[in-house]
Amino acid sequence: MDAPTTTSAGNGTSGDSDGGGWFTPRTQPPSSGGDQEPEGNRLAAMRPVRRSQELHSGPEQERNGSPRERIPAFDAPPAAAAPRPAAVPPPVAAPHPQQGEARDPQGPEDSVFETGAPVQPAARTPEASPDAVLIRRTMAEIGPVADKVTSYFYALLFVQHPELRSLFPAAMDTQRDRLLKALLTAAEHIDNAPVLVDYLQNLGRGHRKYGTQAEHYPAVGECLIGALSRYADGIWDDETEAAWVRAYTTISQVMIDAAAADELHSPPWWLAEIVSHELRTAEIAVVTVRPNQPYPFLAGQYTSLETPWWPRIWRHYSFASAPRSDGLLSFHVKAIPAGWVSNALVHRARPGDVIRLGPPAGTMTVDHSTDSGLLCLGGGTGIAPIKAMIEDVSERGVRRPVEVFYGARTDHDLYDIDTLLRLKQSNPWLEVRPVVDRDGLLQLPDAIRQYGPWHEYDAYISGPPGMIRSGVNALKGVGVPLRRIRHDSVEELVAAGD
Ligand SMILES: NC(=O)C1=CN([C@@H]2O[C@H](COP(=O)(O)OP(=O)(O)OC[C@H]3O[C@@H](n4cnc5c(N)ncnc54)[C@H](O)[C@@H]3O)[C@@H](O)[C@H]2O)C=CC1
Repeated sequence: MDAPTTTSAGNGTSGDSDGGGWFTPRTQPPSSGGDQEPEGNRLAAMRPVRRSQELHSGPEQERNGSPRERIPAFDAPPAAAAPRPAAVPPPVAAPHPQQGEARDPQGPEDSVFETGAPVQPAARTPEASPDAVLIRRTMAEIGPVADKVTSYFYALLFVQHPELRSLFPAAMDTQRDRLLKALLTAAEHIDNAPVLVDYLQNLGRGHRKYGTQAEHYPAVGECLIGALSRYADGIWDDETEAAWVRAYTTISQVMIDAAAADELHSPPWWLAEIVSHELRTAEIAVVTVRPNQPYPFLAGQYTSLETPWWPRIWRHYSFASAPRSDGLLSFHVKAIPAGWVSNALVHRARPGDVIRLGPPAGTMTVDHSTDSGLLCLGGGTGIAPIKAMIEDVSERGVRRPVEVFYGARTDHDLYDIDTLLRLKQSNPWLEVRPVVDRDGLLQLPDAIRQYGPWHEYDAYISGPPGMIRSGVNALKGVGVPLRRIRHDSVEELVAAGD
């Protein structure tokens, strides 16, 4: 994200922060009737409500893979909210984990902003709702100037609401904040309720660690509309604005509800002391930490992590072990050029240093409701969550075939092969096949074609974005259905880049 260099908001769209500003329609709205609600209501629609648990009809939201409660944001919008567009279906419990399921990375569903918002073509409604049509039209309009929209959005936010500046990293660029991208992508896929709700709940929970409060959402919404209306001015009208207000209201309400539900049983972050730091190669360290309070997670998930040296810069790392009885967590970190957090963790961190952890996330977890085989592709440090999943299967004591292809560019880069071979010795159902590039002649996904058949396996891919993309293609090519392929969001991995 570009640094917010624009400091002037005086473009004719600005206004008083207490009301008639960002939502003042450009043209006079119809005086009554139709779908247009009075401006006061539209403003009210942007005001999220901090809902308490009594509004939730189901059981407490469960993080660790149990069925999730339906957050009623789509069913029961706040009293003052604008009418829900008829075409937005109520949320249904997602049949499969969504975030990690495969989707065609080249598919037409990717946003112009490319975030980790999980979108599945199959789950899309065949006909877009009127609001979705208007929102996508806006996105198409701003696509070519996405960077300017981003800069302007943050400039507006920080000028109009300086009190929010401290929630963001000191240095802002495309790597540092993805809030706007996430919001825009969510809005663009507003019709895809089941997937969207899951994604937004995660986003809402994850934002607790930044100190985000329900009261902050209207400010963000105002600036969102301010930036969009400025750069999509060729198509912007009352209807478009109303569609965005409705979408944003829904989005922010789901996030606020999820954060409020999470608040009841989880801290916004965990402090964790580094208890061991082991350099495996010149660039790769295995870092083990002890959280200051219990940290529930599942093998295959990841967390966000902040070091004391780069405040408010959070990076994702997968857990490299299944949950342990001593509560310790470990991560495999590779220092990459210009990677602030990764370099700090590999070259600077020492036992005794204290880092912060966000909540666990991700759905690339073992499905224990079946005894299907597991086909695992781990590339480089992408082997970390695969190792965690092997331990998870081992601890269950169920014999199911687990076939691991561990890819690296050189023998030397197979930094965790000894651990995997030890696991293989004690678990006869486990097969480990190292795959070394040989100057690009044999890439990891190619190797799986030499074995199989795989169509009855659940497949897990973890590694560099390019490997995940070609892995999905290779798996599809050998007959593994998409619904059986899981991986973390490629866009998140690209965006993390550290
Ligand atoms: N949950 C996940 O998906 C996790 C992903 N990662 C990601 O894994 C990456 C690890 O980086 P390194 O260790 O430097 O890996 P690397 O660049 O050394 O590559 C590891 C393996 O992937 C293969 N590969 C790389 N690009 C490929 C492509 N375009 N097509 C086919 N195969 C390809 C390489 O041939 C090699 O076998 C990072 O990007 C990190 O963010 C790390 C941990 C967990």
